Amino acid sequence: MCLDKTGAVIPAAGQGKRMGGEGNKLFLEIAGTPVLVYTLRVFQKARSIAEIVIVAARDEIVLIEELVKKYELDKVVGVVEGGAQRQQSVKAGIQALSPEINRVVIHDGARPLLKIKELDHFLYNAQGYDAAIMAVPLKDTVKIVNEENTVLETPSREKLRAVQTPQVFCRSLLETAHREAETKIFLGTDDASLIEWMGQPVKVLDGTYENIKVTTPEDMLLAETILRRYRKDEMGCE
Ligand SMILES: Nc1ccn([C@@H]2O[C@H](COP(=O)(O)OP(=O)(O)OP(=O)(O)O)[C@@H](O)[C@H]2O)c(=O)n1
Ligand SMILES: C[C@](O)(CO)[C@H](O)COP(=O)(O)O
Repeated sequence: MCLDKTGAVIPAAGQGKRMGGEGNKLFLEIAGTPVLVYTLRVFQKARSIAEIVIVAARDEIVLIEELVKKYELDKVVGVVEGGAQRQQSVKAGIQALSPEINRVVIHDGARPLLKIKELDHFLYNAQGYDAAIMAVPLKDTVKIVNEENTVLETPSREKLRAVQTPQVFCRSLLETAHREAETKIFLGTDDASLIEWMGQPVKVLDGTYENIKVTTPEDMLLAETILRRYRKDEMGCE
């Protein structure tokens, strides 16, 4: 079990291609506030978070630093340059955390709907594990297909989960996994997959269906609806 001085890494260096617009989807606004700021505010207000590192595209570092100042996000200790892949961005973020941080929680900048109490509850329940992630049961049936889009297999839905962030790890284990993955050129779509690749256990804890990743245009509609229901106090008069 990991000691508990938890730092957050918020990867925000993507290009938002699936959103279909111009540029980084994290700067899209809901009621006048950027998506990224809704995400950062959760970690700013969560009692269990000691500091925050944001990972940004090189040409967006100053812009994000200005947002940090404007919204008084004083837990942010750095905005660092990311890489071409999310995994590289996360690795850069980990390296920027203070030395005394020994537990790292990674959360997509594109997931603005996590609630403070959900984050604190998750981190409390994760204290018994070196690696833990949020996930939800599937609502749809999933099938494995071949190159011709013909079904090969329908795995049992009971054994499948839709994985989210936050994902929390003992820092030493996470740093080893990222170092090994970089050396051996292993690329995963989430950080937990690096831990699994190292043969270490990853605990799945309950997420929520509201904790969506803003990825395609309709996600912005859902995000605004959910924010208006749960975080109206943060939204302007729009
Ligand atoms: N090289 C990358 C790619 C992604 N991310 C971040 O990782 C999170 C999840 O990534 P995703 O939803 O895929 O964002 P994008 O990569 O921007 O989306 P797309 O794949 O549609 O371009 C986002 O907060 C994104 O900013 C990152 O920091 N560095
Ligand atoms: C980390 C993640 O959010 C877990 O579901 C997801 O893998 C990120 O994928 P993306 O393609 O980088 O958005």
